[in-house]
Amino acid sequence: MTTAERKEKKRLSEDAEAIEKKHKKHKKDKKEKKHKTDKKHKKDKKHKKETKESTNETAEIPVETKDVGVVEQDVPVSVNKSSGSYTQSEVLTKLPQSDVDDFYKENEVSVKDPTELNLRPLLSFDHVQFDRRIQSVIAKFPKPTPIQSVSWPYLLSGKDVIGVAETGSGKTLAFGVPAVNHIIETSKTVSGIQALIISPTRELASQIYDNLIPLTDKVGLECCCVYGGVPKDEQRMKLRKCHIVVATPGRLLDLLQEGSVNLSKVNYLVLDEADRMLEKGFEEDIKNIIRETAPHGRQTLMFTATWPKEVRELAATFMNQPVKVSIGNRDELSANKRIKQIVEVVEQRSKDRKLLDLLKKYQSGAKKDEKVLIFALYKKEAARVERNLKYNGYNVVAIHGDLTQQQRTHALNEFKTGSSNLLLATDVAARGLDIPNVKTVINLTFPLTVEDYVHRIGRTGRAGQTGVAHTLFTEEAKHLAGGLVNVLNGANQPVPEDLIKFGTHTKKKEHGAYGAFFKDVDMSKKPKKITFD
Ligand SMILES: Nc1ncnc2c1ncn2[C@@H]1O[C@H](COP(=O)(O)OP(=O)(O)OP(=O)(O)O)[C@@H](O)[C@H]1O
Repeated sequence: MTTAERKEKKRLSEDAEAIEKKHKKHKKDKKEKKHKTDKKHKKDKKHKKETKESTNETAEIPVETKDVGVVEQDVPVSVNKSSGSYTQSEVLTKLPQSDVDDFYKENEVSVKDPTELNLRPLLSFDHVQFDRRIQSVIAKFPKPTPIQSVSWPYLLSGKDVIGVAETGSGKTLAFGVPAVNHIIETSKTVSGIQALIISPTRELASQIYDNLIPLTDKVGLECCCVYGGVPKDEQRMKLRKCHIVVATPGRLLDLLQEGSVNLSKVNYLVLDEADRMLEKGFEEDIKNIIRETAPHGRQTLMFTATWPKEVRELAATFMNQPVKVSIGNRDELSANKRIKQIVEVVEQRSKDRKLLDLLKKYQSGAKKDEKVLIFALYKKEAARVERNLKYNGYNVVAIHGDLTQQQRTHALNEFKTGSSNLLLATDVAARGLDIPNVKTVINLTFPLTVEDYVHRIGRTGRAGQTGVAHTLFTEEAKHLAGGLVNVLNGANQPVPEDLIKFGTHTKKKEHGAYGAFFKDVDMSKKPKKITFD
């Protein structure tokens, strides 16, 4: 064996080891968290029984909810509804019930509303009376997306809302537009920071901020964005006079601890990518932040594309009788159906070669300028693959945790503007990023959860577009094969034989005996079509 071959062999075994280690660590963390949560629940139950106290932080939501959105259900013909500051418009009230039913059916809408308001979805921007300046900003779109249509009436009514809808379906404005509207309505009586939006990554926080600026500028409100990796001074200054803050948890806590920010007037709180924000690692930070917000009358929103059962109980502890809006049967983990998913089972050692082949396939000839996003699992892997791609002549940029914020921002801008059409990223870029015209996502290494897979591939096929996700699947991730098969089936995508060979067993996360394996793959599942204008 030559020195180069020996080096390559060593490198491959290091990669495989690192991936396995990361999967194992993730499993261990989850097990620990489950154990802690179980213990805590027992303690909480005992405590609640003893004190019989119910505050906004600990309020239990009623278990009984009514699914009013699914068309088979008995949806009452709406009268002129009014709740909080929201009054259903006359034009919407006059709409034939069949139009509403068709909308629910076409978009597979489910609304679980414990308060039974049964508010009609807004089928056009004319069905709602936002401040006219807000109307002028959103008028660039033809009509609300389904998650906007259904969630806005509840949000304008002051309800807590859990919004679950596919990747790239306009969730940012679903919570962003009512946030601005809310402050316009209350700013005469309240000053200071009233809306807080928390996001898991710096890039996503910055993107949410960019989405809000046209609205806040138009209505004369101040919005600011705080995240780590950049100096604090400017953030401290902006915080003094702003109404809406978009933040990552770490920097926000830092600023809270030094007394640079006061969240006591925050009565509109959003957790974007909510399931991520409630995972171990963020959970304590989130609790510490929420503790600082207005204790009474706070409206709490959680938005995401994936809503695993494990986070639902914890979410309920921060919310008050939330209305759950889901678009497209999201009780089961499902991917955007406009994405063509290709999964190839490969050997760990053939991945580098395979990646070069895939780049030839997706980025040559007529496709030479198309944007491709490659996901690696860990920082070291990303750095190595980046070097390898550069060595092979690719103009690749990268985002991962070992880079400075300046390097990360620069890389993302290069990719967005097309200066580079190849971005290599870890899961720091898996959620939320809305980069126009990403045609292909390549999963070089499978992520730690199937939820992350759904988010990663959701970087393509956004806002009604189509896209391709090509995944290299190796034995190291075999415990996730069953979950992946379910997602493929759910979107009517081909399931390779080699993947089924790993077994279609998948962890049933909600089961008490966490870690046990169950066979719960439904091979007969057929997808339903969702339309998006
Ligand atoms: N009413 C609308 N009509 C058409 N496009 C819209 C509408 N509202 C928002 N969009 C666009 O849809 C794209 C995706 O929106 P957004 O980033 O909010 O998706 P998301 O649902 O939050 O996705 P993810 O789950 O990946 O975070 C954005 O480019 C946004 O400008």
